[in-house]
Amino acid sequence: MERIMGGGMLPLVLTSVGALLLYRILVRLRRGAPMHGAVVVITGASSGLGKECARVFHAAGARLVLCGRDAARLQEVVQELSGSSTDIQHQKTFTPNTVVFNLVRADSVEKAAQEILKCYGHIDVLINNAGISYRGNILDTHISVQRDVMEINYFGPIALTQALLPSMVQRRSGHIVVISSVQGKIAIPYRSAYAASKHATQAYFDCLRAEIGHLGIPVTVISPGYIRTNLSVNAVTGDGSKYGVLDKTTASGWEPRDVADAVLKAVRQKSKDVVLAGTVPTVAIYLRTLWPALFFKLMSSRARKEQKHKDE
Ligand SMILES: NC(=O)C1=CN([C@@H]2O[C@H](COP(=O)(O)OP(=O)(O)OC[C@H]3O[C@@H](n4cnc5c(N)ncnc54)[C@H](OP(=O)(O)O)[C@@H]3O)[C@@H](O)[C@H]2O)C=CC1
Ligand SMILES: CCCCCCCCCCCCCCCC(=O)OCC(=O)COP(=O)(O)O
Repeated sequence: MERIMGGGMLPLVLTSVGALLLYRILVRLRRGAPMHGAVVVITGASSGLGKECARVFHAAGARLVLCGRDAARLQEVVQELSGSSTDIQHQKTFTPNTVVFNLVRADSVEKAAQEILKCYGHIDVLINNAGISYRGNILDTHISVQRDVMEINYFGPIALTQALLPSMVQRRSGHIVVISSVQGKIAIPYRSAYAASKHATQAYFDCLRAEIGHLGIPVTVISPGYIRTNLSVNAVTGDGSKYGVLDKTTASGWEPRDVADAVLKAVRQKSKDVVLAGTVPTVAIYLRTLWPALFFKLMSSRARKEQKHKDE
C-alpha cells in the first residue's frame, strides 16, 4: 500500500511544483522587470503626464529623479509623493530627488546630466516626457517658432539622452523612453512645428534602438492620443505667444493616470513602440502608409473645415 502511495504521489507533487514554478515565471514575464529600487529620471515632472508618471513609478518603488524648469513646482510634487511614501503595497518607497533645468539650453542640459548622475551614480530608466505643443498655420508662423518647438521637443531630449547614454553603455544596462505622440506617426493640419518635432523624435529613437539594442539598452517610443493635461493651454502660436485655450479634444482626452500606467507597463515589458490611441487615430496611422492618397485628401478636407470654422 505504502509503495503504491509513494509511487503515485511523488510525480503528482513534482508536477504540481513544476506547474506552480512555471506559472510564477509566466506571471513575472507578463508583469516584466521589477521597478523597486530602479533609478528613474522623468523630465517635465511638474505637471500633466510627467507628474502622473512620477506618481506611478514612485508607487512601484522606483528611486526618482524629477526634472523640470520650476524648482518650487517640482518640490510640490516631492511633498505630495513624500506624504504617500510609507509602504505602498507593502514595499518601501523613496523620497524623489529633483534637478532643475531648461531643455532648450545645451549648456544647462549637459550640467543637468551630471547632476542627475550624481543622485545615485547611475540611471536605470530615462523618460523623456517634457514637451510643448503648437497651434498655427505655416504661412503665419515665424521660423523662430518652428525652431523653438524643435529645440524643446527634439534637440533638448536628444541632448539629454546623449549626455546620459555613455554611463548606460559603460554599465551595459539602462532603458531610454520617449513620449512622442500620434502626431509622430501622422501629421495633421495646423500642427506643423509639433508634428515635425514628434516625427523627428520617432526617427531618432528608432535609429538609437537599432544602434544600442545589442548593448542591452532598450528604447521605447510611446505615442499617445489626446490626454487631459494643460498641453493645449501651454501651446505656442505662430507669433510666439501662448495659445492659452483648453481644447475640447484635450479636455476629453485620456486620463493622465491611465497613460502613466501604460508607460509603466511598457517600461516593465521593454516594449519598443507603443501607440496609445482609439480606433480613429489608429486607423489613420495605417491609412497614411497603406492608402496615402486618401489620407492626404482627408487631411486637406480637415484643414479647409478648420479654416472655415476660424473664419466664421
Ligand atoms: N496632452 C496630450 O494630449 C498629449 C501629450 N503628449 C506628450 O506628452 C508630453 C507631456 O505633455 P503634457 O503632460 O500633456 O503637457 P504639460 O504641458 O502638462 O507638460 C509639459 C511638461 O513639459 C515641461 N517643459 C516644457 N518646456 C520645457 C523646457 N523648455 N524645458 C524643460 N521642461 C519643459 C513643462 O514644464 P514646466 O512645468 O516648467 O512648464 C511640463 O512639465 C509631451 O511630450 C507631449 O507632447 C503626447 C500626446 C498627447
Ligand atoms: C474609422 C475610420 C477612420 C478613418 C480615418 C480618418 C482620418 C482621421 C484623422 C484622425 C486624426 C487624429 C489626430 C489625433 C491627434 C492626436 O491624438 O494627437 C495627440 C497630441 O499630441 C495632441 O496634441 P495637440 O497639441 O494637437 O492637442
